[in-house]
Amino acid sequence: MSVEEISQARSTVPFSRETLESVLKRRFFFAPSFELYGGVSGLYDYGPPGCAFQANIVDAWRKHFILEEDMLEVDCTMLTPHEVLKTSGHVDKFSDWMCRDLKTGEIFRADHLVEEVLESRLKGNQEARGLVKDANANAQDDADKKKRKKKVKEIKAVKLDDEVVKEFEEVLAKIDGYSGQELGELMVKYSIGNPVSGEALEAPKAFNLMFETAIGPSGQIKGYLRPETAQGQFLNFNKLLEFNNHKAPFASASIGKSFRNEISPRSGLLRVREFLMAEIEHFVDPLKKTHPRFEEVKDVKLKFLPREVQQSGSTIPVESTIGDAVATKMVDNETLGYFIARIYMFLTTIGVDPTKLRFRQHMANEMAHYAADCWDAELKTSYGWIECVGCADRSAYDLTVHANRTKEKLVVRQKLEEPVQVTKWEIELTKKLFGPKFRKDAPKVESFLLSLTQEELESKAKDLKDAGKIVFSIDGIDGQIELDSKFLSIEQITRTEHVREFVPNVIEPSFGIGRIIYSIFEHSFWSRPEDTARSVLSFPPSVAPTKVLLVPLSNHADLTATTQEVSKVFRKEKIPFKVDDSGVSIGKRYARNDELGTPFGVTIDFDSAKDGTVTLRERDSTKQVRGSVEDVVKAIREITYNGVSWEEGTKSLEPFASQTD
Ligand SMILES: Nc1ncnc2c1ncn2[C@@H]1O[C@H](COP(=O)(O)OP(=O)(O)OP(=O)(O)O)[C@@H](O)[C@H]1O
Repeated sequence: MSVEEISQARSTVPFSRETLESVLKRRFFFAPSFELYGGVSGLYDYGPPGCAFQANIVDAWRKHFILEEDMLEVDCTMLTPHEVLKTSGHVDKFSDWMCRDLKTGEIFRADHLVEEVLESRLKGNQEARGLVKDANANAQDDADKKKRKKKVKEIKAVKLDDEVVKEFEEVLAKIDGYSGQELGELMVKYSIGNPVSGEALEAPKAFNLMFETAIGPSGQIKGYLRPETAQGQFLNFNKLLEFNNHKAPFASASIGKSFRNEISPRSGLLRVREFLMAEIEHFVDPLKKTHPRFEEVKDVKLKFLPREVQQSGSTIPVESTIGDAVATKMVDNETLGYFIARIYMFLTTIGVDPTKLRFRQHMANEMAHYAADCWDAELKTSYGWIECVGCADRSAYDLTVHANRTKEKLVVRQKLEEPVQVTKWEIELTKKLFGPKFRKDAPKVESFLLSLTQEELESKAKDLKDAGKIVFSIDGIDGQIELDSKFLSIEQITRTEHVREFVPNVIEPSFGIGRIIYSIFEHSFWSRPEDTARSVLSFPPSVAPTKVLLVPLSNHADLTATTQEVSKVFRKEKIPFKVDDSGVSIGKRYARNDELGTPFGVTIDFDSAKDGTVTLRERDSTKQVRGSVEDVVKAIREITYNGVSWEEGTKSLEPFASQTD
């Protein structure tokens, strides 16, 4: 079913999150983990259709990115030692701002609280001005309202000055970029406290989102559950480069679980504490961020929310082709633009509604200091616009910090066509003096000095000149080390080089699979206008959990035998199918499977037993056609795996009028 058709059906039967949630729960797409014990927020288990759907999305991701771009996949451990995440900056900076109600002990995530309260005041203002009828009714469906009553005050219809409205809109547009102190100031300025009691809250404090653990029985190795898959890819850079015959650019990719101890997760699958991520690290020459396949995507039209638009408080996107967006420098470079377009193509083929997809640029203060540019693919859901994929140009930050920490070079070497003159700081050691002075530590000291960066060498050369010595310390060697010019010299030397050495920049598309899955649930869910109790999940056949429902008309022995034969064909063809031989009416059986998003129904009746023909039903239109089992299987295969339309795929089959729907 097309996006237009779903939205037309929704104009008769409006989308209800409560109905969707009840279908997802009843059909066991997913459920809270440890429910028998009362559950733990932010943890969910996937049931059979959820697992199959997730596996199909991951498979589509692998084909669309890893296979298509010849990426190098790695599967790294989730347990990560402290030192790695200290170096990457996660130990010091991977935190959100939380504030506590000292009376009740309740904890809120500061930016989300400010956002929720200001949004609800803006809705109240709209109601007071008669722009909406009942902001509470309009904003949320029943389930949400019930939850909201417990968590947040009802929206009050209060008029706001135009100036205040403008201010609120500007704050909301920049909400992801405020520091803890700024959030605290906003809470004071706008009297934002506990949304239910109105009590003032403690000032926002940084809360690190990583789950800490100890590795090994002695507990000596401090570690964390990884908050992203990226670090494993950076740490394997040299091995991957070698695997790629030392050629760059190249990309690595990884699919696996990540963990974040979210402060207050309460948006279902959208904010969880353990989630599946699929990440790409594309290593590119910092001086040449063009992409050889950019031409193929340059005409893809997208909706952008660039920094300047957000700065003005507006949320109206700019429509542009990715080609123009890169040409005008709205998007920093071709490689970043290439991935933005490929992300769009991926999301829309797996069931995301393109009208509910936009790319939002990070504000300067929201972006890490080292990042050159960053865009989030945001999907519109009943929870608002949600970041589902981040796409950042992380410059050379990650490889540089790990190289500096480990003193291991993480660089690409390229033979130059023309030799060049390069002036560099070089260090020379009088090695015969190192053994007697440092004994067993001599190799350690030597390798430390030989791996100093250009900046470090420059500064040490200055120390040697000004103070006559250099002073430093090395992990694992007690005390400070002092060396004078008897031990070493540091000088600037000009040489002719035939090889260029550079730290590649990293373009990182980072996908949260759970957020994408939930958004597709919302985008593909609708109820039949002729019978609103019948809901459908219109997943594209390629990712639908099960492709076919086999339905014998009755439990008569003749039909059972035919059903088994037809099952054998589907099994042989490796098309995922289920048999429903329960006694309920065919219409009911189809309705149950529409809720599971099964795109095709195959009915086996008494004629099937005689002449080997079956009926094929399409989930969204409920259209039916009839033909031999072989022809029906062929049509299913073409539509599901080769992207052929229903009309095209079934044109050799006979139309079939039926009473079943
Ligand atoms: N708690 C979470 N639950 C589910 N998915 C998540 C969660 N945190 C991040 N993700 C997913 O991982 C992707 C990359 O993570 P990233 O670090 O960019 O997210 P983030 O900016 O921290 O997200 P947010 O600001 O929403 O917390 C996100 O685009 C999202 O799809």
